[in-house]
Amino acid sequence: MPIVRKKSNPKWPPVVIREGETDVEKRARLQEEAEAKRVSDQIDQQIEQDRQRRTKFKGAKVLLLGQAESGKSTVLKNFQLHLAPKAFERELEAWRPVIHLNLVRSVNFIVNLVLSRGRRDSVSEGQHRLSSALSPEIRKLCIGLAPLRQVEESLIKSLWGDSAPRPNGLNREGKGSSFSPTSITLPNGYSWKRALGLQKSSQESLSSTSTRSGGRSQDGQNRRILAALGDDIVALWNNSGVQKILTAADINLKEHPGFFLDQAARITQEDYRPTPNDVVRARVTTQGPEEHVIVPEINTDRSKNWTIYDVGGSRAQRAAWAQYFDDVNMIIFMAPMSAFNQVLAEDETVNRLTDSLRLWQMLCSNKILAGVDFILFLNKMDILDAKLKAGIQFSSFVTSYVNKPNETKPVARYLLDVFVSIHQQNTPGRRKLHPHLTCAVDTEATSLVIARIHDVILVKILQETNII
Ligand SMILES: Nc1nc2c(ncn2[C@@H]2O[C@H](COP(=O)(O)OP(=O)(O)OP(=O)(O)O)[C@@H](O)[C@H]2O)c(=O)[nH]1
Ligand SMILES: [Mg+2]
Repeated sequence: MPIVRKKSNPKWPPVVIREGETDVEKRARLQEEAEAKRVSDQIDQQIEQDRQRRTKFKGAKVLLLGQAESGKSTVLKNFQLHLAPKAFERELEAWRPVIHLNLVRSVNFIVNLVLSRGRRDSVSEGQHRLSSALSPEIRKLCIGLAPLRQVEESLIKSLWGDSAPRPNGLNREGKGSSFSPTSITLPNGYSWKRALGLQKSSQESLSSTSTRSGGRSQDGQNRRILAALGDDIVALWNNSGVQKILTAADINLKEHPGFFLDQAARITQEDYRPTPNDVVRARVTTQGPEEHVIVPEINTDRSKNWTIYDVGGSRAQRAAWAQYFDDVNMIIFMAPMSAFNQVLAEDETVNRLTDSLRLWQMLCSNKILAGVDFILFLNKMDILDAKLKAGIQFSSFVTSYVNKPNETKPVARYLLDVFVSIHQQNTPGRRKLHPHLTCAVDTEATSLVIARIHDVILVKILQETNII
């Protein structure tokens, strides 16, 4: 059948006139065309709905980067607390053994240090008995606190389950500022929460139930021992002789992650329940990348799931970072300002601030990240402040800092300028940088920062999905 297109009609699709078409044929054709249009419209509608749904449910994806102990997991906890406070509240209990382990490790560390110093002094002074080198009070405290070794082993076992390894560097005598006496390593992906029966796993077996109930009675016993030894722990920490030994060994436990000795009286109570503040201060080394999906509890139009990737920051873990580079809206880079006088735990020849700056430069110049916005957290402002106030000279470690006061504000300003200029000089395209001076254990202040980056990230997502 010949088809003639009516050229004068500007409409699309053009009206088609079929010569010799009967009325019946025409009706059938029009019906077919109407059906084809209906199907086509339906498909268009479906495509549009899918696009809208994708846009609607596409939440923020954030990657946390930075060296070990820079505060990545702490910021993750702040996000959880800010976006989903009820879920965070439900998990507080899971952190109790972790906080207890942080505390017990500090105590065992001190006891070991004190005993080893006492032994060394008694040998150097030609004495044959440890008792003569240590005061009777310290000796009594150390002997009384001996059961905490078993509590430490038991807590590790309860967190790791039956596969508990022999703890690494247990009770090692610490030297310098790169060693962390309180630090603990747990199985990847928060599976320790499941081991404690606080998170349900689809693979949970009956045998694990018996382990957990055994674990619960062990937990009760640990809590009773801690409650019984609470006063001795406080007395050990407040003992001036102990403090002298720590100072002589150049160890400032307050600056170490997972420090809870100043809260020992409260934390050793048998009915102790962790507060959100305790949880952000707890220290667990992240083993390999973890994906955390946060479902915001504030029921607004803006509430979408947030996916936060938390990675391990030590050198051995950094190769795993790149797999997330092309799948995130934002990178939060953590640089601890207090690290200026510290060295890396994994390489004591490298200053931690130098390591942070190198990492930052590498990320800024990475072409795959050219389109990813950066949020910079110059973190641990409180520890920087304490160090400078204690008289540690920033300029002794950062020689380019000349003729400026050894005070927190100017030092932080200086570091901010250095990081911003590295970003400017190394960024391949036009990337936005949002810097913040932070203290990630201050949940209120961090909540304000998160509220600000919340908006920045949402605008970024909307731009990426061409909504604005
Ligand atoms: N005082 C103080 N402590 C902080 C601050 N930020 C983090 N911390 C503590 O530093 C310790 C280490 O923080 P994490 O968040 O575990 O460090 P991370 O970057 O995740 O470390 P890795 O998992 O080893 O890569 C924790 O005990 C935190 O409570 C801060 O601003 N001030
Ligand atoms: Mg971590």
